[in-house]
Amino acid sequence: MELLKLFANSDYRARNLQLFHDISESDLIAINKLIASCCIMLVKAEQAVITAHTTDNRLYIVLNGTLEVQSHENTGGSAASNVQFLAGECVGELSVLDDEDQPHTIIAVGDSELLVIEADTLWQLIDESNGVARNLLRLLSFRIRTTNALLRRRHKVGEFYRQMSMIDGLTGIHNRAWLHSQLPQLIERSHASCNPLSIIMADLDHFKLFNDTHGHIIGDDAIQSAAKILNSTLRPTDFAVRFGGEELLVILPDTAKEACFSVAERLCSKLAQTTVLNDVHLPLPHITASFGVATLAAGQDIFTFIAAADTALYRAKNAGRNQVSH
Ligand SMILES: Nc1nc2c(ncn2[C@@H]2O[C@H](COP(=O)(O)OP(=O)(O)OP(=O)(O)O)[C@@H](O)[C@H]2O)c(=O)[nH]1
Repeated sequence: MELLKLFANSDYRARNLQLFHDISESDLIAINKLIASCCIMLVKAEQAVITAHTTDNRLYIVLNGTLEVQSHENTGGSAASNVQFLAGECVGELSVLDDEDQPHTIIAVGDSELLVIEADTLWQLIDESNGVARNLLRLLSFRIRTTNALLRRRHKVGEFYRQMSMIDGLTGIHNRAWLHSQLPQLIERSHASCNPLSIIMADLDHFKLFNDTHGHIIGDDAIQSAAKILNSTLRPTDFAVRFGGEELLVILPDTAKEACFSVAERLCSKLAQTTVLNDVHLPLPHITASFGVATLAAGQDIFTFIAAADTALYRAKNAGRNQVSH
């Protein structure tokens, strides 16, 4: 930064600066005296005014030009959300007030002129004028509100990506990551409450042959159809999950073995009746699936519980497919 002149020797007026807005004439006289010997510095475009995590107990008031929080520290992501400081606004007040490190790096967007107020002088200004103290408090509440809005936005974006990471891209139902985040809790709750918990593992039959005959794209359509049937047949309290390639899993809270078995039978016959269309909208041979059901037993965890459903599924496969087994 290059020293240009002292404030007293410039054409800038204190009353045009945010910190000295709405201040009585008598206070302004005292303020002008205190800031007369403050330096006006020139900062070149892209140059840092404040460096994050350093102690720099000075307040900078933008007289001319624009400052900006360095972009990789911005929280909104888009250029439009960059936090900027325009002529009349100030930066660095937090570190003067609490003596802590600067939270952000602040750079000049273009060549800018800054009034530099040392910490001692700022405290004298506060002592001298209630108006300066009031303006600083207003500025701090503005900063808090802005930060809160950025945090809320960041939280929303984070939550959106978290939800997206739990959804299977092909079918739109829950994926395995979701299963591993939720099923252990459902198991724990079931053990604690003694309410039953059941699962159904479904695997499309002869799906390699289906893919080989009709192609992978139609194969994907078939998986989507199967997921749609599951989703539309279940109660709102049940969950459909894509467990793996052509394997789907259904979670039925508060459901005992017999009820789970009849849900699986309903899914099995509904799937067998569903028509998948090819790329020229002609119906393809119906797809079927085999189903294995399991109800949580004492002492079971997620792995032994899923293994029980898997074992039942292989029983259904071995018994001829397109059927339910436990
Ligand atoms: N189109 C498509 N195919 C998939 C997907 N995921 C897995 N598959 C296919 O599903 C087939 C599963 O084949 P296998 O595990 O041999 O079992 P299967 O032919 O269904 O035979 P059974 O399960 O014994 O009835 C494989 O050919 C995989 O490539 C997918 O996302 N899309």
